[in-house]
Amino acid sequence: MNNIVWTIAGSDSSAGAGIQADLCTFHDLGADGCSVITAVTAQNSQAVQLVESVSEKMFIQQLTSLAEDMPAKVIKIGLLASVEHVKILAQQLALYKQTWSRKPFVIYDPVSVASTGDEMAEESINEVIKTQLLPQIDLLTPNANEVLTLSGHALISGESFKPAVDKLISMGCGSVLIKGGHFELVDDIALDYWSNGKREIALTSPRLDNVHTHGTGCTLASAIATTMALDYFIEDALVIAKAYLNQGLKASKALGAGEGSVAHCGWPTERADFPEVVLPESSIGYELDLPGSLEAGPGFEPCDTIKLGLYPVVDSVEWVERVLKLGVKTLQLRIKDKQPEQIEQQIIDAIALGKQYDARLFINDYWQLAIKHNAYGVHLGQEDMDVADLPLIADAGLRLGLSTHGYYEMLRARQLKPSYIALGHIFPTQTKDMPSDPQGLTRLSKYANLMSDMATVAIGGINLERAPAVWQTGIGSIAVVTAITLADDPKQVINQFNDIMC
Ligand SMILES: Cc1ncc(COP(=O)(O)OP(=O)(O)O)c(N)n1
Ligand SMILES: Cc1ncsc1CCOP(=O)(O)O
Ligand SMILES: [Mg+2]
Repeated sequence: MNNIVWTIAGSDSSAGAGIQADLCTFHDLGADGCSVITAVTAQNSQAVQLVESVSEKMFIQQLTSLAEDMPAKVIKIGLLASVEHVKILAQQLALYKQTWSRKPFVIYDPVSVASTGDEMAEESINEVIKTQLLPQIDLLTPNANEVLTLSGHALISGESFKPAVDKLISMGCGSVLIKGGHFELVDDIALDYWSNGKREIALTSPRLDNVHTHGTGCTLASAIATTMALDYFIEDALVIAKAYLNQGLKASKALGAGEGSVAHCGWPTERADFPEVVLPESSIGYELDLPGSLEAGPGFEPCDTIKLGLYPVVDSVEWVERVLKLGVKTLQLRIKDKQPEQIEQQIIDAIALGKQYDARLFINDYWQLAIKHNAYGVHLGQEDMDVADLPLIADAGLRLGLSTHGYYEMLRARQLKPSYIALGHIFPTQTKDMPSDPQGLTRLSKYANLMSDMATVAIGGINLERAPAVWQTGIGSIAVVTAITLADDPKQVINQFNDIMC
C-alpha cells in the first residue's frame, strides 16, 4: 500500500528547509512524497534574497495533477506566500475531504517569517489563513510568534497555552502543537505542547546548544506527516518526530557562512533523542495544568531478571496450578469483570501457589486485593493506571507491569519506573477486543530496542509459529493466553516455547 504524503510548500535554494527538507524527511522515514511548489525562494545560509509565488495556473495544475491519481493520506503545508493561493488551497482541501474515499489528514506549519527573520508572504495573508484555511487543518504547528499572530494570545506562562489553543481550535483547526523551539518556559528545556481540546500532552527535551536550526519547523511537521501516514497514533507521531528532530539537530552542520540545516539521519533509535513525557504531577505539569495524577516516584520493586521468559496469562486457580507444575516461573491471574468479593479467595489461593512454586505471579486489575494479600506483582492497563493508587502499590513493595500500545505510552510508562512494560497487541487476537490495529514485528523490534535496559513483555496473538520471530526482536518475555489454554498438550507447548526462548 502506498503511503503518499504531499508537501505544499516553497522551494528553498539552500535546500535546508521547504520542499527540499520535506521530501528528504518523507523519504528518510518511509513515506512516498509528492510536491506542490507554492513559491520559489532564492536564499542561502544568511538571508532570503527573493520570493516569487508560482502562477495560480501552475499552483492549481500541480494540485489537480496529483489529485487525479496520487491522492494523499497526509498533506503537509508550509510556505504560502500569496493570498490567492490560500483561497484556492482552502477550497481544494474542502473538496478532497468531501470527495476522496479516505479523508487526508492535513498539517499546516505556518511559515511567513524565515528563520533568518525575513518576511516571506504577502501582508494581508494572515486574515485569509485564519478565516479560510484553519477550518481545513487537522494539525497546526505554530511557534510562539505564530500563535500570537494567529490567535492573538501571547505565550507568557504555562497557563497561557490552553486559552491560546482553545482559540485556535474555535477557529476551526482540529488540533494544535505549540513548538517550544523559540521560547523558554523552563530554562534549558524545549517544551512542545499538543491538544485537540479533549486530550493534551506535553513533551520535553534538553535544549540543544551549538546546533544549526534552519529547517527545523519543516522537518518536524514532515516527520509528523510521515508517521501519521504510517498509521501511528498522533501522540506517537509527535514523539517520533521530536526524536527525529533531536537526532537531526545533533548532526546538523553549516554549509555556508551562516546558519546550517538540520540533518536527516533515518528512523530515530537512540533513547537520548526521545523526549520525556511531562507527567501531570511535575512542575511543568502543574504549570500547564495537565489532567490526571501520574507522578514519577522512586519506582517499583524490580523483578530478579529482565528476561521474564514465557508468561502464561490464565483465568483460574486451576490453570495457575497447572502451569506452575509444568515449570512456569512468570504468570498472571487475569479474571475479568467480577466483584472483588467474588474473586478474593481465588486471588489468595493463586498467590499462595505462586509463593509455593517460587514464581512471579502477577494479579491483573485487582490491585487492592493484590496489596491486601501481598502478591508478587500487579498488572495494569492504561485505563487502570488512571484509577489505581500507584504510590500505594510501590510502597507495598509489589512489582508493577504496565500495558502500552505505542511510543508515547511506552515512554510515559517508563517514567513511572515499573517492573516491566508490556507491548501489544502484536498480532490479531481473539482473546480481547482491541481498539487499535496489531503492532506487528517491525514496530515491536523498535520498541524492544528502545527499552532494552528494562524488562519487556510482548503480548497478543503469539503462538509457537510466531514465537521465534518475536523472540528475535530482543523482547524479554512472551505473554500468551490461548497458545497454552487452547493447546491439546499444554506441557509440550510450554516446553517448545521454553526451547525457543533459551
Ligand atoms: C502481560 C500483559 N500485557 C497486557 C495485558 C493487558 O492488560 P490491560 O490492558 O489492562 O487489559 P486486561 O488484561 O485487563 O483486559 C495483560 N493483561 N498482561
Ligand atoms: C490480555 C491481552 N492484552 C493484549 S492482547 C491480550 C490477549 C492475548 O491473548 P492471546 O495470546 O490468546 O492472543
Ligand atoms: Mg486491566
